[in-house]
Amino acid sequence: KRLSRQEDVPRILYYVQRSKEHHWCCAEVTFYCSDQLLCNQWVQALQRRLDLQGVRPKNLLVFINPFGGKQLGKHIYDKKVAPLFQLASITTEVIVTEHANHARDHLAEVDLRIYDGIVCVGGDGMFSEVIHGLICQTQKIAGIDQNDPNSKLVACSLRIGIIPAGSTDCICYATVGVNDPVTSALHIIVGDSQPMDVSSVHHNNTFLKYSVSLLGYGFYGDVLKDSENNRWMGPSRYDFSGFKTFLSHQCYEGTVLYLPATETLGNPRDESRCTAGCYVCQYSGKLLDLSNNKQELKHVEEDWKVVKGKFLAINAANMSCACSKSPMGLSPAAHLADGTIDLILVRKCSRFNFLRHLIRHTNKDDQFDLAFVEVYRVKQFIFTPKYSEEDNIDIRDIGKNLFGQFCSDHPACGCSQVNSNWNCDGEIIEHAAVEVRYVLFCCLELSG
Ligand SMILES: CCCCCCCCCCCCC/C=C/[C@@H](O)[C@H](COP(=O)(O)O)NC(C)=O
Ligand SMILES: Nc1ncnc2c1ncn2[C@@H]1O[C@H](COP(=O)(O)OP(=O)(O)O)[C@@H](O)[C@H]1O
Ligand SMILES: [Ca+2]
Repeated sequence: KRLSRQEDVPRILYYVQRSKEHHWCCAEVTFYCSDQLLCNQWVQALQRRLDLQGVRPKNLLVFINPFGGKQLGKHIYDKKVAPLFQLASITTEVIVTEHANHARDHLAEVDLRIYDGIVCVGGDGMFSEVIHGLICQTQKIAGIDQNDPNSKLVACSLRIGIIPAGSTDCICYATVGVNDPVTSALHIIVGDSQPMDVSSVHHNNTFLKYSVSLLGYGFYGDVLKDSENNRWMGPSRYDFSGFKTFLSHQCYEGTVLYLPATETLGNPRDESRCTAGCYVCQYSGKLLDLSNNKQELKHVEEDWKVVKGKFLAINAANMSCACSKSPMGLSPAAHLADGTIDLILVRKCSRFNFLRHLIRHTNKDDQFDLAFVEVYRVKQFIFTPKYSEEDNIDIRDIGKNLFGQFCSDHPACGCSQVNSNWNCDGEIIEHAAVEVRYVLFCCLELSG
């Protein structure tokens, strides 16, 4: 850079600059050159370099949920993201969703070959829609039956980027380290990628959903169910419903069967923190490739472990589930792409003890270092509620609140005879009995 002379042509070079705590921003430097030819040679040489990299997306399909979070998705995209995509010469097709499942259904059908990636502007629920659309189309083309829990799914070739504009934004936060639209847009532009574990949820050999972040029964299931009635509150609906659910102190009885992950490195209580290029994920990825290429490792009945009891919460974390409310996450040592799920069981305990557990999510204390909390790294688990779901439907007809009230007033019991539901990445699964397993590394995320 040198002082400009009047006849010099200014050329601006934009670049990514790291700023505090995982934030990225776009910075620029202006060059002046009096020799037009030389200047063009420089620009072309730089352009060729960038093209050679091949990882940068050129054409993206963007979905915006206008109702996610504080309903600012469209504004965030137009003001903060679209100008950066334009600077990076990325062309886009933008769809502002008109109803729930709009993005999922569009992705399940549309010809995806012209796109280099999908971008979703919204929260975890919106990301969930996008992966469902992508995975479903990929399996349909490959002729894979998703209802069969033993099916080997085919990985999707497209990457998905998230522009955080939701309520919790935990998938964005746990992968990028922060929920900032500009940082995510820049990760997308430079073509960063990060594989992610995806689990499938089945009920009676019927496919229900895929999960990427949290699958929670009991506390997080009840928080979600209640919060859906208060969507108008925006992100603070979770605080309100969290408080109500905490006070209701409902516990649920059932049996958890799980298959421990024995071949992978690490355990849920170690000090490792998964970041880009994580060696635990690389090691596990190689291992999973090997077991996929050879014959499937057969698990015998004795490998399965069983836990019966009364639970306040059953949480299955595919990743740390870090978010602004809990900067280390539900399971701080969980890995993004190690082929495992951290299964956290919070047994019935006093309100005071449960509060201690919850508060530890917000600070550096160990939330697992409590007698009523267990955590296992698993490949698969099955939950069966004590009360059959068919009976529950009758009970629901009578009135869940009435029965819940009756039961919690009963001194000897304290456990609800009505089942909870699963919170699957912020979407409700009505069935209580589920079979969950790691199924594939999904769609590399654009943000990394
Ligand atoms: C007394 C203090 C108690 C504070 C407890 C803090 C624990 C916070 C742990 C939050 C873990 C959230 C896991 C993320 C789940 C998201 O997928 C889901 C959906 O997110 P979305 O609304 O789509 O962005 N959000 C919720 C709250 O269920
Ligand atoms: N246009 C729309 N109208 C209503 N709901 C929508 C629309 N687009 C997406 N959704 C749904 O909104 C839900 C929440 O979206 P999300 O972006 O995760 O926001 P939040 O983080 O606030 O929950 C998802 O279940 C998604 O399917
Ligand atoms: Ca994992």
